Order: sequence, then C-alpha cells, then structure tokens
Amino acid sequence: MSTDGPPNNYRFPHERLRRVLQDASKQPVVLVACGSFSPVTYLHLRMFEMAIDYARQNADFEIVGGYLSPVSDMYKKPGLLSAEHRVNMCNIAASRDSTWLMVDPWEAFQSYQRTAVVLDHFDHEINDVLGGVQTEDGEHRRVRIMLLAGSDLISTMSEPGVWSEEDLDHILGRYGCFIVERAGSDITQATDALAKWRHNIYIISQMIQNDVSSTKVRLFLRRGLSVRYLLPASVIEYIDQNGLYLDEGPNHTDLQYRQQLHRDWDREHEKSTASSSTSAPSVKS
Ligand SMILES: Nc1ncnc2c1ncn2[C@@H]1O[C@H](COP(=O)(O)OP(=O)(O)OP(=O)(O)O)[C@@H](O)[C@H]1O
Ligand SMILES: NC(=O)c1ccc[n+]([C@@H]2O[C@H](COP(=O)(O)O)[C@@H](O)[C@H]2O)c1
Repeated sequence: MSTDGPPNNYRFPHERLRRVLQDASKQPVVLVACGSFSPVTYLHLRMFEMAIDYARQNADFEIVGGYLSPVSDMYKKPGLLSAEHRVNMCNIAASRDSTWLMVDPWEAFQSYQRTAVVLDHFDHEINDVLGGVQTEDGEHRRVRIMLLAGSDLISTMSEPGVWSEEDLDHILGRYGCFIVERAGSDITQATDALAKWRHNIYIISQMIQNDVSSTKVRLFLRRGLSVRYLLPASVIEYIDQNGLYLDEGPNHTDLQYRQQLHRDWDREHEKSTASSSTSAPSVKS
C-alpha cells in the first residue's frame, strides 16, 4: 500500500466493534463511510441506521461495526475544514448521538488516500490485526468490509477520470457497497454503468427523504441562519465555540473539480513510480 504510514500516536479505534456474532448463519460486516464530513450531519449518521435496517431485512449480513472515515486535508475540496476540526466534530457526534459508531482518523491525518486503500486499511486492522470476530461457539470469522455511500458518490464512479477501473474492481468486486439513494442523482443510471458488480451493490431507498448536505449547512452558517435539527446540537456548539464556517469561499463541488484533482494525483503517482524501481501496487488484490 502506498501510504505515508499511520499518523503519529495512531491507534485503530475498535472499542465499539462487536466481536461476537449474534447469528452465526450471517456474514459479519463493518460499514465504512468515506467523506468530507465538513461538517458531519444527521444524514451521515442516519445512513448507518438505514443500512442496519436494510441488512436485517434484505441480506444475510450482521453489521458488527460502523466507521466514519474523514478524508485528508490534501483532498482540498472546497469547503473542507481542517482534519482536526472535522475529526473532532465526527467524534462528538458519534460519541454523543450513537451507541455504536466510531471515527477512524487514519485517513484524515496523512496524505490523500484513495477509497480502495482506505478499505484495505480497515480490512487489515479488523481481520489481520484484531483477528476478525467470533461466533458464540468460538469459531473465528473474517469480517467483510463494505463501503457506505450516497448515490451521488456512486454516480461519480461512472464519470471518466475520477476512479480507476482497478480501484472500482477492488471496491465493488472485492468489498461491495451499500448505496443510500440521494435526491438529485439518478441511481439507476449510476448502477447500470457498474453492472458487472451489481451483485455486490446494495441500494437503500430513503423511506423518509432527507436531503441535508454539508454544503447547505455551510451556506446557512455563513448567512447566519439556524442549522438546529440538521446536525447534532453538540456539533453546532463546537462550530459556534470555534467560529467555524463563517468565512466566504467556494462552496460547490463539481465533476470538473474532481476530475482535475484525480488527474493531478495520477500525474504525481506516475512521477513517483517512474522515479522508483520498487513501485509496489498501491492496492492489495
Ligand atoms: N442527504 C444525503 N443523502 C444520501 N447520502 C448522503 C447525503 N448527505 C451525504 N451523503 C453521503 O455521505 C457521504 C459523505 O459525504 P460528504 O461528507 O462528502 O457529505 P456531503 O454532505 O455530500 O458533503 P458536501 O456537501 O460538502 O459535498 C457520501 O457518500 C455522501 O454521498
Ligand atoms: N478514486 C477514489 O478513490 C475516489 C474518487 C472520488 C471520491 N473518493 C472519496 O469519496 C469521498 C467523498 O468524496 P466527495 O466529497 O468528493 O464526493 C472521499 O472520501 C473521497 O476520498 C474517492
């Protein structure tokens, strides 16, 4: 894996990971949501609850853990606050508003890591280091890591230049994902383009539509409008105390921006692999 290595004093959080399967006939799954979380909203937290319900009713999965993995500052997406604040806000939300969610700062405090590499990190920590989970009879089981994302993210997977074919095969072929329907992005069109991995893509309809986004929250904050009940009160308090999101700045993200970003990274990657004869593939297969 081409990473800078773990951030200083890094310790993989696993205190809320359920280590014993309740139903040995089910496949243990850990959900990983990758994103900016600038700031984290109720919808980010709610995605996990929707996935739990979906898995219980429609699949032979038992969700044993859920993680928010805030992206690195190097992602440089417009509106991205420092990793420190984003991780703090996620930690406040997870600890006060959830009994089972955790926040992994591994990705946030280093250079940009592609989602395929992030999922490999979870696989390594949970299965290789911790030894997965056990059944009540003491039988060891590997945990399946799965990406949890909104349909806007899956739509970008069929846009040229944002995800490599190799990474898509790794994410959707090896791990799989839960996709939460999101207003404004055509889920059928998005998944049609990813048909060869259809068996590993689980689509969750939003029974109660909630289109809150971090972009809208940032906009409201800049305009001095109330964001109460869109995100946890404890996170709003943190934002107020630290005077966050008050400054003007570009608040939109678009396809060209993402494509440019990934072109830059590819160029950097090509340069570094050309200058190194020991170039290891960055994603385990
Ligand atoms: N309202 C929503 N419905 C479905 N999925 C959502 C919603 N809001 C966020 N997500 C998903 O949560 C994950 C993390 O997203 P991210 O932090 O980039 O949030 P965002 O609200 O889309 O941010 P921004 O507005 O800054 O682009 C992504 O997979 C995104 O698709
Ligand atoms: N090629 C990739 O691995 C790739 C491409 C686009 C977005 N992502 C990830 O998706 C998450 C959300 O990104 P956006 O906020 O740009 O939708 C981030 O964690 C980002 O790292 C990964």
